[in-house]
Amino acid sequence: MNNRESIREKSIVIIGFMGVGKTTVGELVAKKLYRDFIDIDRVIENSFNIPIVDVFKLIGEKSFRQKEKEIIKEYCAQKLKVISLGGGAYLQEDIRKVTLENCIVIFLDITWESWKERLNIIIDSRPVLHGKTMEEIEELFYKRQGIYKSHHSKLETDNLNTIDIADFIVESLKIAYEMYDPN
Ligand SMILES: Nc1ncnc2c1ncn2[C@@H]1O[C@H](COP(=O)(O)OP(=O)(O)OP(=O)(O)O)[C@@H](O)[C@H]1O
Ligand SMILES: O=C(O)C1=C[C@@H](O)[C@@H](O)[C@H](O)C1
Ligand SMILES: [Mg+2]
Repeated sequence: MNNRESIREKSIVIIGFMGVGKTTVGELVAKKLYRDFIDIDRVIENSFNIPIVDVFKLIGEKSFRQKEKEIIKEYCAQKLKVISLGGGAYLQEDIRKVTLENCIVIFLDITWESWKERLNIIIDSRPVLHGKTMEEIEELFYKRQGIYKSHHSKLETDNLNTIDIADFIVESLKIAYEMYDPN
């Protein structure tokens, strides 16, 4: 397969800090593009039949990260998917490498000021946030910003609803496809 053929078929990977909207937006983008939607956290939850919080309790974060890596590698080898990663997946170099080499990686960005307004709706289901002070969460937020710098495209999501974000992604992809594969 040559490059012209492959760009339209590349799977789309959505990255960003936990709670930024990767799952919600990814599902909408997949529907609009008539593609399968894969949420890596959901794949892991379904494999254990328990929520991520309990997966962390059962196998610990280290084994969770290993499983996360294996599943991402498996799906990134496939074409025409929309794949939402978990917020910590990009900590692993292997994951950054496999996604950037095989897929179109879109970074959903958000400012700390907007993100902290969302904390109360996500905290119960995000084990990484448990037991941390607001200052520690802020530190984690800024520390993680560095790892998301490896991407193909970035979208600032402050003040945008999930439908608008999904529309923007789909329109941007259409422009990219026309640019790199006009026929
Ligand atoms: N742009 C947005 N505006 C308002 N609320 C949003 C927006 N994006 C997501 N949300 C809400 O924030 C919460 C977290 O969204 P979601 O689960 O999609 O995040 P995520 O990036 O997949 O998180 P994780 O990294 O933990 O998987 C949901 O309740 C969702 O409805
Ligand atoms: O940011 C993180 O480290 C995580 C985010 C979630 O998507 C889950 O993958 C899990 O709660 C860990
Ligand atoms: Mg998610």
